[in-house]
Amino acid sequence: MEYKSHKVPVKKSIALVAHDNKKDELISWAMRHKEELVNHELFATGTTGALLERHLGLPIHKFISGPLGGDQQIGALISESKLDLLVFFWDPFESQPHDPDVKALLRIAAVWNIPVACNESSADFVFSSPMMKASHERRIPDYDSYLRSRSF
Ligand SMILES: O=C(CO)COP(=O)(O)O
Repeated sequence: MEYKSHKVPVKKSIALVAHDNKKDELISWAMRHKEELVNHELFATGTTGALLERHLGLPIHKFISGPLGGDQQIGALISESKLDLLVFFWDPFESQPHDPDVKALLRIAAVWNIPVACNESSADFVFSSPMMKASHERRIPDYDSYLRSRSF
């Protein structure tokens, strides 16, 4: 696989997702980081987004609810390089009816090399990075060269 560089702007597109047992944690984390979140464009799966919008009073692009396809919608945006960061508080104690979608989302985030914060402390780490307030270059798979290499 060859790679190329993708410019991540100062104003980032951030996806916020939490499983039901983790929604309260995500809401209180987001309230603590509201001053930073306000600088970015926010996306979320349906229920998480509605709750965050209510508690934060910030506009959020809401996708379909996770079990109905929202994880896959977020994954699709990641593969189009339209999301820069994923904050996903997934539940380590309960399997989900849409576990294949959860796995697919985490996989596609790894493929496209976007930062993923899976819990409160990793999200704190990411948000305290100077990269949050700066543009930077991210290495991503070069799809054109991948396609060329597969032209049989
Ligand atoms: O299930 C989810 C992520 O896998 C989250 O979906 P909701 O935000 O709609 O609850």
